[in-house]
Amino acid sequence: MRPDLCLHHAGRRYGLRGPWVLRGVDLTVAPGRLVRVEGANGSGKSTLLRLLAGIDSPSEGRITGRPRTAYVPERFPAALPFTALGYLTHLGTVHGLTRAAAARAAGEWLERLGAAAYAGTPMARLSKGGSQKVAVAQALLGEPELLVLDEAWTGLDADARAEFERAVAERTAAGGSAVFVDHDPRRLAGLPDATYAVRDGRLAPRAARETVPSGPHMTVETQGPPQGQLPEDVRRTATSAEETGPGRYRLTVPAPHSDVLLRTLLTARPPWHVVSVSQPDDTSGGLR
Ligand SMILES: Nc1ncnc2c1ncn2[C@@H]1O[C@H](COP(=O)(O)OP(=O)(O)OP(=O)(O)O)[C@@H](O)[C@H]1O
Repeated sequence: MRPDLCLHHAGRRYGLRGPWVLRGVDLTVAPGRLVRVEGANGSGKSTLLRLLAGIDSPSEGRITGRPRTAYVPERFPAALPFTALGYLTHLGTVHGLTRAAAARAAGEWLERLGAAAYAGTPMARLSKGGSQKVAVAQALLGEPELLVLDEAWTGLDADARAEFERAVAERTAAGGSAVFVDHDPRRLAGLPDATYAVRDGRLAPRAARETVPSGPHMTVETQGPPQGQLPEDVRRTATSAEETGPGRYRLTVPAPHSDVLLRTLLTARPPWHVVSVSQPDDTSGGLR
């Protein structure tokens, strides 16, 4: 079992006498957890994420349990002497895939993110949105144990934003963890296991009522096998799970993540039966 990633009383300042940006930060990120970090401009969110990603070290305190990590910053260095597909294929081989498997995985991620049309375009000629799709693909390609996402949705079109949200939900459902910062409060709404705010150099958990999900939700009625336990990944993705009868549950899930939840139910062993899928204001209650 992979250990938790832990910050122990971590602090960071830039320069020997610089002001402390972070001080006394204790944080545990367990496998499968999705963590949101909030805070005002300049409060130290990116500093915290760079420590978590392992690309910067604390000035005091320590970090234990380093997982295999992928990091997506808001701005990706685009001036690399590769095509998008060539760059991703190269990274796939760095992650241990054969060249053929890396090229296939790279092509699949570019397709999912709506970037297949510029797979052969040199990175330096990609738009901001195009290079951000490559940044997202490079992070997801290696199926990392930890995703660190610093305003990583910036510059993506609506379809790619939604697909990226789905991919993050899939990763956490599969036991990976993710820590993200995003200016949009609807980002991954309803999914974070915890939300923290950086303020005055400290990290404070946000009260549960402050993290109540917004946006449309779906209701999924599901029936499990005899004596079946609701799969842990389903509990994690659902906002609520109400047992309405023996082995029967009514699940609420943010609409953008309903397909991840359905896939998890249907691919569970043994599979769960999906009785109905509806939106709370949908009176038909039928499957669509
Ligand atoms: N490499 C650096 N050298 C010196 N100071 C830095 C460095 N990186 C960040 N800082 C300073 O640390 C403080 C926190 O910056 P950080 O980028 O972590 O905040 P943030 O919350 O992510 O900000 P924003 O929301 O504006 O991106 C700021 O005062 C910033 O100027």
